[in-house]
Amino acid sequence: MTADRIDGLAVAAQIKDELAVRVAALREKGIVPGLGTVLVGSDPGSQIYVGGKHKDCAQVGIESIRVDLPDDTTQAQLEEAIHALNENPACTGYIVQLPLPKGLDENAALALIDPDKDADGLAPASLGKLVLNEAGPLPCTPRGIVELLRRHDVELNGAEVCVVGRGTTVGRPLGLLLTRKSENATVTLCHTGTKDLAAHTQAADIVIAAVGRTGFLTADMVKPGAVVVDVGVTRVDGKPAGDVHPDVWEVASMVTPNPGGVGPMTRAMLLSNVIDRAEQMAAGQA
Ligand SMILES: Nc1nc(=O)c2c([nH]1)NC[C@@H]1CN(c3ccc(C(=O)N[C@@H](CCC(=O)O)C(=O)O)cc3)C=[N+]21
Repeated sequence: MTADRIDGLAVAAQIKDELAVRVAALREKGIVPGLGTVLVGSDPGSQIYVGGKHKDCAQVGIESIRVDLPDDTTQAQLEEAIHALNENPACTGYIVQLPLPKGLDENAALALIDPDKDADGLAPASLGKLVLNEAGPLPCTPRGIVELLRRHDVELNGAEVCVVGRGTTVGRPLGLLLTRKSENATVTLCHTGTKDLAAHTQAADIVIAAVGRTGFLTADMVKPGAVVVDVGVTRVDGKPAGDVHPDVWEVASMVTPNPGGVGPMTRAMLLSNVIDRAEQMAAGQA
């Protein structure tokens, strides 16, 4: 038996259609959402992701402002670019593409983002709101995973979820999201210090692999019938590959492919965050 494929590309396309309607309504009120990106350096993966984000913007009617800085950018130059976007009225939300090249201080950069323009939900004020259960922009990958599972009627209430990976962009905020009352899952957050990883993944109804090691999650680590979400991306011979070993498809009930699963959802949620914020501005809550 082979698992059902959770089609992230199809869901993301559907979400983008919904968002395009909301952007048109905003434009009618004279509000034009604009997404800024700050990309430092020439990492090929990051170039692809940022390029994709601008294509998405064009599809739904969001203006985009692209700031590309060279590999040898200093912290002061990066901070200047961030201040410029904070001050730019055409930019209603923006991201600083991570990881930054060695030598640049990511947390210092994220702390300078105007919290009202944080499209990634990764600025300290936004992560603080998530911990405090206050409304705010949510980190795009965790939000995309929850949305993808919801739209496939995967029960989260009471589910045993094993998240592998404790990174700041995925694993750690995902644990916070899934344990809110509205999701109500029980989360086990595993990491490199976990003693018996397989014991945790085998006990889970939903396994979420956010590690970044090709084929890391093998079939023997998954309970028959479990739902498996493949987040980590590595490149093998230039092609994107995921954390989930292909044999897992013979054991699980549903799997998100990678590529074609969580990645497109991450991009769709970035657009959502920008539009959510623009609608709040339109409603006069800004
Ligand atoms: N500040 C910041 N925000 C991010 O959201 C962010 C980031 N930094 N740094 C890097 C990660 C990674 N990420 C991806 C987005 C889309 C795909 C995506 O669309 N992938 C396609 C395949 C595209 C390809 O060919 O690689 C897919 O999965 O189908 C993947 C990965 C966002 N990230």
